[in-house]
Amino acid sequence: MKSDRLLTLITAARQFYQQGWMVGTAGNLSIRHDDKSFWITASGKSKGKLTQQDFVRVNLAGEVMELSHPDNRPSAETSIHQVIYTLFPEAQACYHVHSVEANLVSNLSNHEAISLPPLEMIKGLGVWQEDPQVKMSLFENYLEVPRIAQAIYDRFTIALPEIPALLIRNHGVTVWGRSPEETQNYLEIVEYIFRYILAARNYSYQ
Ligand SMILES: CSCCC(=O)C(=O)COP(=O)(O)O
Ligand SMILES: [Zn+2]
Repeated sequence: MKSDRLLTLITAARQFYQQGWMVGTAGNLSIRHDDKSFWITASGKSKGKLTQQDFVRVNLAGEVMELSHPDNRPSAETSIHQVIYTLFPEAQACYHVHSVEANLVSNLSNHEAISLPPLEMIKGLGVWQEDPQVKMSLFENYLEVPRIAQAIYDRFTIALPEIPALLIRNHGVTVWGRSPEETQNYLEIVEYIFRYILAARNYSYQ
């Protein structure tokens, strides 16, 4: 049901706001409506106090299908969500947030990926390996968001990502999952890993 879906996003956004991951208007959340459309946060809304009026339903081409308020515009980053739902038909939700830690970690690599530490938590991202050697895809940030979306599409069309998450340099992380609950778990795990990476740099093993 529409209101259940929107309530899921409102509740998640409030939690992420309280974590400091969606400060002010930062970030955007979406949930699939049907195979051909999804609800996404309207652009420029304060993510700590979203209401059911603060959403737009768009199709996979980014065309507006439904507005929960006539003044709404889709998130400026809708094109990234379009790419995720197009490439991953199993995805039911896609969450993008801006944490301080994600931005610091995004500067630890000059390459197109960040190597993740071989933590037990990696299993929570669906990788069941001993001593996992996993990389998170890293993309450059561009003023024109469709350019970021195109880079994601081009790279993931050639090789699928190892985990359902990607990082945009100096911007934030985007995760997706087969349900809103799974997507939220993935987000909490990647943010934990970012905090671990930063903490480990200041910790000397004796
Ligand atoms: C202060 S946030 C700058 C834009 C951005 O990166 C973001 O995630 C929020 O944009 P939206 O249009 O979805 O509000
Ligand atoms: Zn953003």
